Amino acid sequence: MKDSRGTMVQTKIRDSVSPTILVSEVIMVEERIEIVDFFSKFHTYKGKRFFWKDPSGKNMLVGIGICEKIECSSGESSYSYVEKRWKRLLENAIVYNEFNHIGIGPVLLGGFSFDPLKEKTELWDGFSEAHFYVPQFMLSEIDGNQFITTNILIQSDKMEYAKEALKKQSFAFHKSIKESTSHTLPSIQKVIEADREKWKVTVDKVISKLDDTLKKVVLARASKVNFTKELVTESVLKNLIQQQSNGYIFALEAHDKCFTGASPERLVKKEGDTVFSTCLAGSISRGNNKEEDNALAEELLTDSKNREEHNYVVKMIKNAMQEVCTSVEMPANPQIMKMRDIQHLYTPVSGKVKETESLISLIRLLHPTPALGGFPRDVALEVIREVEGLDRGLYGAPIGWLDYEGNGEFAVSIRSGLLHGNSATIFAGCGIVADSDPELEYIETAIKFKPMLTALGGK
Ligand SMILES: C=C(O[C@@H]1C=C(C(=O)O)C=C[C@H]1O)C(=O)O
Ligand SMILES: [Mg+2]
Repeated sequence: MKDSRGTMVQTKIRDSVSPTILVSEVIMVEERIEIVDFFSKFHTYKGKRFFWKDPSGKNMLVGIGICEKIECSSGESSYSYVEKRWKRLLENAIVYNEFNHIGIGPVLLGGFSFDPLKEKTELWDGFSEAHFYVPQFMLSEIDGNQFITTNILIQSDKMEYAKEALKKQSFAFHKSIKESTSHTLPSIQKVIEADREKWKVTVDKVISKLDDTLKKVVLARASKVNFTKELVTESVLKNLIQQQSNGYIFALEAHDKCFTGASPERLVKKEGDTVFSTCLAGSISRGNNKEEDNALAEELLTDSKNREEHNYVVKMIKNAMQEVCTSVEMPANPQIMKMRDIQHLYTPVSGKVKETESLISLIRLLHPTPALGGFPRDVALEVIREVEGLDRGLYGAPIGWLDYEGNGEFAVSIRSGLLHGNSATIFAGCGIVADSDPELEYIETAIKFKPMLTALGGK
């Protein structure tokens, strides 16, 4: 692979399973494009769109169409499979990119499932354990600059037509821009929640399993929201962006479904050799006014049950980061992260990572943290598999992007839901520790439904 930065240099084409080569071209956008509008204009590509906005708004990506899929359905090996396929695709790739930014050129978009070993239901049909692709077109807004990347696959013996093929594809892409129609959300017909008492019995069951070894298990539940008409991704996306301005806003479409949400939680970000992660666990509601809100934050900071939930996450992430970094920085005590509907205990982590690590190897190392799995990880996952009775699919799992130079970011896909036809399945979980009270955990998950429920037009 060669980043041409203006001049094209083709590396030796190795024996490869695929006789095709990825060719990618980046151009700068002169006239500013409204990012969600761009997503909406490609409604004919429904099922093949991706949206990403980080909390700072400095990195936004919209992927349209599928140039090359990297999908894997065989559980545990999915990380190495994606890594291997991505490396192979890039080995011979030709990239015309004269700009020095992350998130442009060939970028892999998608996510992993929460637990490849959990039994599947039809809920997530259409999504793979590792569900990734290189888009045909991508709009990137990085630090206020906008770029369009066009990606094509071309046969190795037809390389002289590469530029022409790029032009053709770019033309087709401009032709398929449709007027973005204004979509209003359909009305909610019904919200179907899992039985409250039954769920609380499961919480009790989990508590009874906690002991000297097993300290924390994260238990989730789902609600189904039925609508009078079909849901359109962009209308939900617009609400999420407006209402959850400091969240990771994501949408990953597959066939007639869309997994979307507004997460407060970073799993890992990598820029060069600098990596960032987040310990996020421990929750309390927002107050009705500033004083009440601050009093609640103070209560959260000093509450032993929430501090315990949080500390398992800190312990695990700190250990993991120390394993792969030459230096790790994190404050000694948690801070407060305020989202629209909830506040959390939050400890940011950063470090300088060893050269041997890739973003995918870091994801594999960190996921699931005790914020979504439990502590220790493997025992907690076994308990979740046994008692939860929920197909988490991509919920609570890594979702994000990875560019051809190894930079990228993955969030933990919480505060999310799966849109499908006239309904949405929304997810929320909470950390169960020995001091947990089932009723309070139920209320906590109800608060965590709010971001999606509000974006869906509910309360
Ligand atoms: C599991 C979720 O959230 C996680 C659990 C938290 C908790 O129990 O306090 C807080 C933040 C998240 O790490 C969710 O929102 O679904
Ligand atoms: Mg909690």
